[in-house]
Amino acid sequence: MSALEIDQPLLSVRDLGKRYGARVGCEGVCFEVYPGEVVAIVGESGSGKTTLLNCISGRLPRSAGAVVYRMRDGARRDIEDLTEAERRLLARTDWGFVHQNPADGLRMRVSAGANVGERLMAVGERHYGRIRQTAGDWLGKVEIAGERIDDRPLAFSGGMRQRLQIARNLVTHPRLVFMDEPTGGLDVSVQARLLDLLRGLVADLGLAVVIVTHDLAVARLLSQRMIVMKDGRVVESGLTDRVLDDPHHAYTQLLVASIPES
Ligand SMILES: Nc1ncnc2c1ncn2[C@@H]1O[C@H](COP(=O)(O)OP(=O)(O)OP(=O)(O)O)[C@@H](O)[C@H]1O
Repeated sequence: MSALEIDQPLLSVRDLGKRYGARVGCEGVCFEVYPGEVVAIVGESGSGKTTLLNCISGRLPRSAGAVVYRMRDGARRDIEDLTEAERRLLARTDWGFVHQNPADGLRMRVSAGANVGERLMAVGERHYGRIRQTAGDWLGKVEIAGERIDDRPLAFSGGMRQRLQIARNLVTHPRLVFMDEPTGGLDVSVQARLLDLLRGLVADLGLAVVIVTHDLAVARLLSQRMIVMKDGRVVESGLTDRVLDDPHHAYTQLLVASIPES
């Protein structure tokens, strides 16, 4: 990556708003995501995290504002100005989306290897042997034994399914990955291992990530920057360590104070 590329935001979110009828989902949200950085969106239930994530990833039409993505060729495009075909291609190649529930991001009735291989085919790989080899390598990276390559995710545990979903998303080396509570719904020991794995992969691949979580410990471990939301608005943002160690806003102070002592 050239110095110029690192200096330029990958995603710019300006005055983003989403209304559901009269109800505010989110309002006036502004932030940028730079190449290779992890930004966590935190806040309690109903604060607008998922609405924001879905709007910036083009999964939900917004009501106001702009979301501009810097394409590989350097062009800046508002994601709502992309054609359907361009958006689909972006979602399969440049972007990843890791859902809280792995079943939403996997094809449960095809093999683990095919779940990963399918993404490679979407970017033009046609050589069966290479696809299988790369899929096998990726299963290894996410700590799924190679002998499970022909098993369907239906036969996997929750933690294995989530690791498979991560492999499926990362195999094409996306530049930007959206994650919605990727460790939610897993038990604590499984969560800790998955977080370690995610942290390693994100650093190795130099990925930019926007991660939604209500768990400040997850934000602390994975992110460099943090955005705190309340009632659909950003109340505080900054470097994760600063926000967590010296929260300025009363709501952030409350959130930080509510982390159980370990
Ligand atoms: N499909 C919808 N129709 C109407 N209102 C919605 C819809 N989805 C979300 N909302 C409202 O928008 C606001 C923000 O919800 P959102 O799901 O984005 O919050 P969240 O922080 O992700 O919560 P959680 O952590 O519980 O998922 C809430 O008031 C919610 O009731």
